[in-house]
Amino acid sequence: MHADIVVLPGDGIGPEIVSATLPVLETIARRHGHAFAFREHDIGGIAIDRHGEPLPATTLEAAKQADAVLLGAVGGPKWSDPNAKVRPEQGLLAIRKGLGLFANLRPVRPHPAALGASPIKPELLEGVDIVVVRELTGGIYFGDKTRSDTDATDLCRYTVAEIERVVRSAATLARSRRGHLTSVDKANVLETSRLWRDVTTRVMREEFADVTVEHQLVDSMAMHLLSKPRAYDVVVTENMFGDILTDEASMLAGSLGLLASASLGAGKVGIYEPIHGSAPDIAGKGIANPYATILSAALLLRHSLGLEEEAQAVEHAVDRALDDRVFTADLAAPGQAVSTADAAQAVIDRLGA
Ligand SMILES: NC(=O)c1ccc[n+]([C@@H]2O[C@H](COP(=O)([O-])OP(=O)(O)OC[C@H]3O[C@@H](n4cnc5c(N)ncnc54)[C@H](O)[C@@H]3O)[C@@H](O)[C@H]2O)c1
Ligand SMILES: CC(C)[C@H](C(=O)O)[C@@H](O)C(=O)O
Ligand SMILES: [Mg+2]
Repeated sequence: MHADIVVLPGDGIGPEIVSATLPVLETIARRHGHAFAFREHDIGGIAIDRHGEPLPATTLEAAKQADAVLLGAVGGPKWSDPNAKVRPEQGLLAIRKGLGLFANLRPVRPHPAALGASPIKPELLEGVDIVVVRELTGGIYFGDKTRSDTDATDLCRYTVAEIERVVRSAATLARSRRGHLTSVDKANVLETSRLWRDVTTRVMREEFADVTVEHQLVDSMAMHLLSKPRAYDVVVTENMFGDILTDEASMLAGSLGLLASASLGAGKVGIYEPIHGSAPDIAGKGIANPYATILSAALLLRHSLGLEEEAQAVEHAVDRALDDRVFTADLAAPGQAVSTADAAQAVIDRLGA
C-alpha cells in the first residue's frame, strides 16, 4: 500500500527518537512491499522559532491530508517562561483538537526483561496488561482560562456527548480484551466527574452489558495502580487524570521511554507519539530510549494503516531487543547502556526476513 505519513519531530529529544524510528518504518515498508512517503513539518518550540506559532496552518493542513502522523515531543526551557505569549504545548493541544482525536490509547505492559528497572516488586508486575484510554480533547485543558494580577482560573467542562464517545471507544476495546472497564473520576468533589459517572453507567448498562464496569476515585486509583496493577484491563478517564496516571503507570514498565500512544478520532488519521516529553535533561546526547516511539509507530501501522501483521512484527522486534537486554540508559545497569541509534538498530535487526 501507499501511505502518506506526516512526521513532526518537535523539540528536545523529539528529533532524535523520530529519526531513530523512521528506518524501522522504512524497513517494514520494504519487506512488505509498501511505499511510505514521509513529510516533515514543524510543531512546538521549533515552530514558534521558525513561524511565530506552535502549530502553523501548513502543519495542521498536512496532518489533515495525511494517513497518519508520527510525533516526537514538544517543549523545553527555551519556551517555558510562565509569562510567554505562546507555548509549544499549545501546538500539541491544537493539533489533537484540530484532528478531532478524542481517544488517547496508552498501553502499559511491563516486559519481563525490564522488570528490574521498575521500582515495583516484580511479583506484582507479572501479567500486567493495561490500556488507559485518556479523553484527549476536553476537560480542564480546553476550558476558558483567565489571569489577572490577583487570580487565575481554568474551567473544566465536559459534555454528555464527549463522555459517551470516549466511553464507547474504551468499552469496545475492553470487549475485545478481558471484558473489564475501570472508569476513573473524582465524583466525590467535581460536578464534571458526577456527569462522567452518570453517563458511563448509562452507556455501559444500555450498550455494553457484557463488559463489567467499576468506578474508582482518582486518588485511590493512583495507589491501586501500583499496589494491584493486575486488577486492571481497560481504564477510561478524563484528560488531566489520564495524563498524570499514565506517567505514574510508566513506572510499572520501568521507564517513561517505553510507553507508546495512539490518539484516535472518528476518522482514519491518528497521531502516534510516545507519552513522554522532550526530556531537556538528556536532549542532544543520543541516549534517549526510542522504544516508546517505535512502539507508537507500530500503533500507527495497526490503527491508521490497518497493517496488523506489520504492527506485530515491530512489537515482537522490540520485545526481542528487550529480551536481549538492549537497554538505553534509563533501563540499563551502569556501564551497560546502548545509544538511541543502537537500540533502534537492534529492533531493525530483529524484524525478521
Ligand atoms: N507529548 C509531548 O510532547 C510532551 C509530553 C510531556 C511533556 N512535554 C514537555 O516536555 C518538556 C519536559 O517535561 P518533563 O521534563 O516534565 O517530562 P519528560 O517526559 O520530558 O521527562 C521526564 C523524565 O523522563 C526522562 N525521559 C523522558 N523520555 C525519555 C526517553 N525516551 N528516554 C529516556 N528518558 C526519558 C527525562 O529525561 C526526564 O528525566 C516540557 O516542556 C513539557 O511540556 C511534552
Ligand atoms: C505536553 C502536554 C501538553 C501533554 C499533555 O498534557 O497532554 C503531555 O504531557 C502528554 O502527556 O502528551
Ligand atoms: Mg503527559
